[in-house]
Amino acid sequence: MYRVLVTDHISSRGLDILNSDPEIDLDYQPEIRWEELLEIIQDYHAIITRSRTPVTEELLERADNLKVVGRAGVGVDNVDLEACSRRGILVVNAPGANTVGAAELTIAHLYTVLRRLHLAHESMMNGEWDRKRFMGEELDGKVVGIIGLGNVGSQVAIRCKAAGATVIAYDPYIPREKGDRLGVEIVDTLEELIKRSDIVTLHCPLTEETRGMIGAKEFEMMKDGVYFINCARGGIVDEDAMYEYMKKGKFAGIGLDVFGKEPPDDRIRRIFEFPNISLSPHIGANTYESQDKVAIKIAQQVIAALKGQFVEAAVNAPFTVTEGFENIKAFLLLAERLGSFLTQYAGGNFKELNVEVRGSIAEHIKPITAYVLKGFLEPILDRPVNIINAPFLAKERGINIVESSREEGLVFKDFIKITVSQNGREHVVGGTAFYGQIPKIMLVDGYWIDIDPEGVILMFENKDVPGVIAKIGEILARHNINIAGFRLGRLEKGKIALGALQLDEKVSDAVLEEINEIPEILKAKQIIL
Ligand SMILES: NC(=O)C1=CN([C@@H]2O[C@H](COP(=O)(O)OP(=O)(O)OC[C@H]3O[C@@H](n4cnc5c(N)ncnc54)[C@H](O)[C@@H]3O)[C@@H](O)[C@H]2O)C=CC1
Ligand SMILES: O=C(O)C(=O)COP(=O)(O)O
Repeated sequence: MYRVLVTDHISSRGLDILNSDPEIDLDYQPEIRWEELLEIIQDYHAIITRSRTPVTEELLERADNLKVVGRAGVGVDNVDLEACSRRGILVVNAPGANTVGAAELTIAHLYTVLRRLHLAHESMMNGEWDRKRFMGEELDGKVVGIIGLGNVGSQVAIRCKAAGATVIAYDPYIPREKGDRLGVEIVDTLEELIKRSDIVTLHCPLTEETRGMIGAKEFEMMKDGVYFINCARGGIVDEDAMYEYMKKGKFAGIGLDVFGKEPPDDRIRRIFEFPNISLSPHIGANTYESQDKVAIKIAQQVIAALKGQFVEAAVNAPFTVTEGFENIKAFLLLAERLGSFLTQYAGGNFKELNVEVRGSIAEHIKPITAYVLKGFLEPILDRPVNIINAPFLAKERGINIVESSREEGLVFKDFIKITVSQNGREHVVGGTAFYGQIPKIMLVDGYWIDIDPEGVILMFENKDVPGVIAKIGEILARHNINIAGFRLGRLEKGKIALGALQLDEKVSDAVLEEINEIPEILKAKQIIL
């Protein structure tokens, strides 16, 4: 049974999904206080939040059983992603689900300030009828500058273009073709965007890079009489600088849904002195449609994550889940087992680990490496290791990961090879999955071999002379241990051979010692996969 705590208001459509799953025990506490949350978090396997609940180190320190953080929305700036990753906690969100809500609110703020609708409304409510006071501007013919052409930015672009505006965008992380598709000119610099725009609207996430990205320098470069809209995150803007430029008469209109501090404090509220400002309390995603979609998506993602199934919107996974991911499951299992095999066979104390992926699986090198690291670290660490924290734990242990991939196969069409080296000694393991389904270890150090990567494997190096297998067989038989499979590889007749026995049960240290005492045996080791 998985215990899931929901700490913000989400639509009943998502709650129904969680409630109807027999493996989920749901606790819906949308108004929970922070102190109370700190006290109870240790009982839960998953937490579902919105922007109200920060998922901080302080919370995570107490969250002993937490496996999944579900952000019922897009922005994860309120989640300490690194702290989650270090602890192996998967963070999932619901990209795309509230896009239309956020885009439409942006347009609503934009039209509001262009036509001063909020002021006109207020004057009517005060009993006035003053038509000449409310001259406005049209969106038609304006240059709209969008910062961040992702889901929301794109939808804002489409709507502005439909209204007759010219749309330009600054987004260093998207291909130019995206702009071509939308009929949006992608500009190379923030400066160019800011200088050319009549309207500047923010749609990028709050990250270390974007925090304070719009400050005094940027406001200075904006056209006098610019319209400035922020429905992304308050922290992207230096709100003190915005206040200064507001006083200098820079803006024709400002629309804000988000603030550096929510609810805004008095310092931020100074901006509200500006008459043509349209304000809302972070309600971009607050439409019935968006909230239904967000809640459904986050419920499905959290359930899948808890059950160990693949989730498409994993924010802190060390790789992006792409199409065809389901087809490489056997290779991921192989990768994990190769990593585990290597630690057990050669030891885990290496400073560099090379992962080479060949063939049609080359494009999946990131997840393959994550699984290799999980397998490699699990046998030597006494804390839980998973694909989320494995890269962090490897880094913590000072292991340098070198990845390489090529689409051409080698002996096998698809192949994963891991190499570690220390003090001049190199160890290699490699394998493939036959028909893409059956994982096999095919290479150990220099030897071609064929081992099922599961269960108990007795690996031994021996002098290539007659009778060695019989001697091992005799010892195992005497201790009533059944041999399930046997493979032998050698480089040259009469020199050294490498053997692998697949056993039905573990051998004790005493039995292993007996085997190691056979004169022709150079080294025997038990590996458990
Ligand atoms: N007011 C509200 O209720 C809502 C606010 N949001 C905010 O809007 C943001 C955008 O949402 P989506 O479009 O769904 O996310 P998205 O991930 O689809 O798009 C974000 C875009 O910003 C770009 N970007 C990243 N760093 C950048 C930088 N330094 N300069 C310029 N562009 C940069 C990315 O490349 C991406 O294309 C969210 O991160 C969230 O903070 C989103 C939904 C609702
Ligand atoms: O999805 C986002 O990033 C939002 O800003 C929406 O936030 P909310 O879920 O309404 O607290």
